[in-house]
Amino acid sequence: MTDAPLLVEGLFAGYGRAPILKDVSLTVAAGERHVVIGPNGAGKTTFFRALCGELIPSAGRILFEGRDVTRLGGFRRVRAGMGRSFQVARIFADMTPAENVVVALEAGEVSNGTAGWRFATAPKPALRLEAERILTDLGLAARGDEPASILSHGDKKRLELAMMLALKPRLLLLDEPTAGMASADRMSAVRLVDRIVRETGATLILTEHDMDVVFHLGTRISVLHYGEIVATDTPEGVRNNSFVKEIYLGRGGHHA
Ligand SMILES: Nc1ncnc2c1ncn2[C@@H]1O[C@H](COP(=O)(O)OP(=O)(O)OP(=O)(O)O)[C@@H](O)[C@H]1O
Repeated sequence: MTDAPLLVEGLFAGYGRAPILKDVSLTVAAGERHVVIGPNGAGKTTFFRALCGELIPSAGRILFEGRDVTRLGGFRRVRAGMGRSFQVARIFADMTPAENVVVALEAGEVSNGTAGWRFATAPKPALRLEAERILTDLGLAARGDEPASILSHGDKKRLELAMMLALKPRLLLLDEPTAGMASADRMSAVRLVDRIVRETGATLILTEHDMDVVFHLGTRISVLHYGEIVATDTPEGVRNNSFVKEIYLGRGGHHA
């Protein structure tokens, strides 16, 4: 038994007969910011999907804070304290950002049993205030009354983060949080994630292609190659790993 936020042991998972992930094992300690990198098709998203409960592994196990969640569905994992974001933000496009965050806050109340028994036609004032606080914190307050569909790509990702934070997760799983962003937006997303993990004390696991993001955020890095973890080390150790340089980083220490 372990209290580590995440322990993955001998994981095999995929989409058909041949597994994509092969014997993946990983321990993520409390407060760690663990980045999973690797060439296109290495299995990063597949690994992420297995962690989130979208893909049930064929062998191995996943423990969250010591609890076996290997066969638990995604919603139950979120209820247990695992927050997740997606490469393409999943938000309610017709609702305003404030309404989106209120929905997440209400879902949190349902899941922790504080929602009460009455059907309500309007959100509780306290939830509206909390939603405003979260949106202000994430720099989205000014966008609170527009439909989320007209937000920029970067702001949609921020909104998804806001909804995730409304559920107060202890483990954040971010799948390519800066995918599709312009470079200025990317660095502001990095600062935001950095601040959130410092303020909430949450443990972070992310997949990412952008090496600036990887080395800014990561305290530990795992490298996937053909579905196997070929290195887990500090950022410095990964930069200096000759095999990782050969398969992924290139000679300058950057993704070629
Ligand atoms: N839904 C699916 N059905 C069948 N095969 C899939 C499916 N999704 C991914 N794969 C295959 O699994 C392998 C790993 O894909 P995955 O998306 O996990 O890699 P990745 O490391 O995230 O790649 P990228 O960096 O391009 O996002 C690839 O060979 C891919 O073609």
